[in-house]
Parts: sequence; C-alpha cells; structure tokens
Amino acid sequence: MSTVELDRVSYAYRGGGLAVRDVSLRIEAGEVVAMLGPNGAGKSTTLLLLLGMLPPRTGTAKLFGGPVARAVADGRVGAMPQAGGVPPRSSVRDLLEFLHAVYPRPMPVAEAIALADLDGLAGRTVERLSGGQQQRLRFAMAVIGRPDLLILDEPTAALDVQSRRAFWAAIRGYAAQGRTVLFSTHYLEEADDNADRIVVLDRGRVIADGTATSVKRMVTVRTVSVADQESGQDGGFERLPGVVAVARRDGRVVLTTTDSDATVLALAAAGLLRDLEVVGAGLEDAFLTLTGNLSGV
Ligand SMILES: Nc1ncnc2c1ncn2[C@@H]1O[C@H](COP(=O)(O)OP(=O)(O)OP(=O)(O)O)[C@@H](O)[C@H]1O
Repeated sequence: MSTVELDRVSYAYRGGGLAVRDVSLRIEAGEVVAMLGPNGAGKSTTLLLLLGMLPPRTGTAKLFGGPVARAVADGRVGAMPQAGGVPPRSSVRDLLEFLHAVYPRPMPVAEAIALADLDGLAGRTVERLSGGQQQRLRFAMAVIGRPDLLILDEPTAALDVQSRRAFWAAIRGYAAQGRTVLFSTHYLEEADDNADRIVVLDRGRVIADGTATSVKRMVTVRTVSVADQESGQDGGFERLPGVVAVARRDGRVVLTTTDSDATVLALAAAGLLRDLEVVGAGLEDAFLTLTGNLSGV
C-alpha cells in the first residue's frame, strides 16, 4: 500500500484546459518528494487533488490505500496550501491549542512551537508576525496533528535565505521521524537539497521522475557560445554532440547543450573556438529541452 497513489488523474478548471493530464504517481511511506515545475505546470492543482479539495475529473486518487477524504478526516494529512488565511487576531498559542484539541493524536503545543522555530512568539497575534514567521506558523499548524503525510505548496516562497534554511531544517527533522513529505517548488536547487526524489511537472504532465541526481542530469543544460565567424560554417552546429538548439545573436553562435564538455571539444576539433563562453542555462531552458520544445532560431 502506497502512501500516495494517483492513477491516471486529470483535472480541468471550469472554462479552462486540462490543468493536470493523466498523472500517475506513487509515493511510499518515508519518502521526501519534490514536485518541480514552472508556473502553471499543475503543481498546486495536483496537491489540491491529493488533499481532496478538488475532485479528479478522471482517474483515481488514494491516500494510504483508501479514499482521500477518509485520510484527511482521520487527521493523517497535514497541509500547507499556497493560499489560505490565518485569523489575524488570534495568537500563535490560541491557534495551535485549538488545533491540538481538534486532532486525534496531536503533538504538544510546545513541541510544534519548537519545531517551527516560534519560541518566544507564542503570545503574539498573527497580524504582528512577519511574513516568514507567519509561514512558520502555517508549518506548525500543518504538523501539530502529527500527520503521516505532509503536503507543502511552495512553502518557502515568502522566506528570506536565512529563514529558508531554518524552515528546511524543521521539515527534514519531521521527515526523519519516518514521515512522508511532498512539497512543490520552482527551484531545482531547493528540490535537490531537500528531497530524495524529484517529480517534474510541465503543462499538467509528469515529464521526469527520479532521484535528484538523475533528474538534475536531465535538466542541467548549458549554453555554449562562440564568436560567429561567418566562415561558411552554416548549419552543422546542430549536429555537434550534446547540442539541442542553435541560435545566432549579437555576432555569436549560441548553442544549447546537454553535454557542454563534448560540445566544446567538438568545436575545438572543428577550429571554431573563438571567444568561448559557457554558462549554465536557466530551468526554463531545461524544461523546454525536456519537453522537446527548444528549437533552433
Ligand atoms: N482556479 C483556477 N481557475 C482556472 N484555472 C486555473 C485555476 N487555478 C489554476 N488554473 C490553471 O491551471 C493550470 C495549472 O495551475 P497550477 O496552479 O496547478 O500550476 P502550478 O504549477 O502550481 O503553478 P505555480 O507555480 O504558478 O503555482 C494553469 O494553466 C492555471 O492557469
């Protein structure tokens, strides 16, 4: 029995195209999984389907081998959705005490406060917390019920670098207790640092799924550029090893490659190494490469 089991799930918002298309995904107990993808890839929609907040149009979603609604009602799922207000006038302690009373097997309020690094802020009202502190409170609210599965939608979006680090340390601490964690992010680096496995979504589909190392290898593309020598060397660049796209701009030939070493060696062998520049390409290019939409200009 898997913790998360999506079987060919699709979802369309009213009046929109398919936001999630035929997604199948299994996550086992104890895994920490990142869902990585650009804006609009379908990450939030997939997470909402798993929380029972949207019903699949086709396909089935199960948690712990049963209906999503049952797992949620049993308090086995903790969530930090992207949107969702926290009552501004309540204090941190009041909110957590309220939730403590709601869940069947909660952790002590003090433990949730410590885990979310909110010590010293228990008496403060929500409206007087900084953005980062509010985010940490939302985390405390998600874990206080000791959920077996924690679902976090871009949890660090509002945080600065320092709070980000503290936040991930708290999540890793929770995962280390054998809990399953699924989070979404735009950042390959964040996925790489904090997940055992990365599922890449693009336009509603799963386009890659594997260990951080294997996905990183797939999405790490570089741009190699040399001065355009106009030496009648028209074409041919796209046949160099690793090259997936060729563009010419500002007097340079710009090659997008999945194997920059091989591309540079081949350029050298062809006598074309003039004013070489190699830079890491952004994740956007990497997604385009993965989805086969990067074409030469
Ligand atoms: N409430 C909604 N009504 C209509 N369309 C929506 C709604 N929410 C999302 N969509 C559309 O569904 C698709 C998937 O959006 P979703 O929010 O799941 O992506 P995402 O990967 O979470 O993006 P982001 O990283 O920006 O949060 C997008 O095309 C988006 O425009």
